[in-house]
Amino acid sequence: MGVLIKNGIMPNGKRGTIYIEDNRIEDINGEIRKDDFVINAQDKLILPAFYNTHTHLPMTFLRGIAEDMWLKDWLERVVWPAEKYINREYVYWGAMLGGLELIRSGIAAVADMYFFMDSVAKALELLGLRGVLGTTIFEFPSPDAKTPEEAFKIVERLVKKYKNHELIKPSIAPHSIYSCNLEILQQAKEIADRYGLLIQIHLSETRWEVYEVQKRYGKRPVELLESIGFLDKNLLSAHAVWLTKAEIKTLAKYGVKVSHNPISNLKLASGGVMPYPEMKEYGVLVTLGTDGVASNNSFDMFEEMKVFAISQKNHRWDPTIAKAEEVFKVATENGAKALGFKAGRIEKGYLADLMIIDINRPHLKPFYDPITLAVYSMRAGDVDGLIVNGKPLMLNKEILVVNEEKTIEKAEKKALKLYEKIVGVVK
Ligand SMILES: CSC[C@H]1O[C@@H](n2cnc3c(O)ncnc32)[C@H](O)[C@@H]1O
Ligand SMILES: [Zn+2]
Repeated sequence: MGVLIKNGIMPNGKRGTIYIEDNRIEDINGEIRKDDFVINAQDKLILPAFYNTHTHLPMTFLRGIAEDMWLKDWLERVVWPAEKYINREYVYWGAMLGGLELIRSGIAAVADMYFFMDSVAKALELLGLRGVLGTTIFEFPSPDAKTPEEAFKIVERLVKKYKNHELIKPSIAPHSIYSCNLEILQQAKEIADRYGLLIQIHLSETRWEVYEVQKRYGKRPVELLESIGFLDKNLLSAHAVWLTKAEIKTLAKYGVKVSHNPISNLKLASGGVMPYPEMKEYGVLVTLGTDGVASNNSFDMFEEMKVFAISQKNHRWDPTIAKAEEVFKVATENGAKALGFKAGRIEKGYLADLMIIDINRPHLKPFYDPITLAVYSMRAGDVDGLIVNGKPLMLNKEILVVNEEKTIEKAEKKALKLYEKIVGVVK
């Protein structure tokens, strides 16, 4: 049995029907089949769902506890001391809470980096969401691995467990150049090559990071990664703010993908604004991410799109930079491409990852152009439904996959328990 979405408004502003068979879009505006699961999208807009390419889902637990700080202090004085207390159970409930927020925000997939990624996988599988899940590698002990070798073993276990899984793709996530020595980065790359994994890393997020890398190695971050053979098309670098033109050309040469996280960068005052025009000019695939909610503080990709567009325009004194249509593509199709999924467009043969928007709201009228409205006027709260891999996860604002109220209650209890433990530890 397929799923039929009828009477909906399509991204081009015209009404249409979408027929989903299994997990793909089988037909658009074709004949109406009988006995299908029918979604009446009268007066609703259907858009491709978002691909959020940089998150730390379980960090919902730390939302609001480390505010108004420099990234270095944020990590060293609050986040890392707090993370010493997390375990598999906290991560599971943090990811469940984060996952519910993803559904309500129209997000079908995340590229996530954290610890105890088996718990994140369990939560996403239950909720029906996609995840490219990167186990974090540090040169120092992490919450789930005393050594990098232990973390590599965790990655290998996840690779075996989730081989050919429809929703979950294991990945490896050396945290950054400043927290992983070169030998560890090379070992991570070897494992990624062996299993065909995406590598996720924080790269050139702050000026401090660039100075630190230059001090240690006499090279800028991208130059250093090139010199150790780390760059290729399976690398997804988060942030990538502090880059020279030569470094951007190098990223383009190796097909490295970038996850742009404007809200996190602005809030942590990482300084600068990601050099989007140059990335576009040299051909780097740019995608969009929120980062974790301890530095954002939400998974709202509508907000992220708007801030991306307006920060670029303002920074270059040019309102023609980052036009709405292009920004929407960055948040959907580009993200899907970077994560290796054929999604992000409403077209026959594409994965059925779709969101349904309630347009009968004052801030969405008059309804002239769906995409400019999506980028400049919509909010996560306008999402009425989400379909991922052909399966409805939310319809008419009702979550269909778990009991939302009970899940929130349980997750909040866990978060408060963790807070009791860490409140005396963080500075
Ligand atoms: C490998 S990710 C897990 C690790 O990274 C920390 N983290 C979260 N957000 C950021 C960021 O923007 N820059 C650097 N590190 C970040 C997170 O707390 C985990 O310790
Ligand atoms: Zn991050």
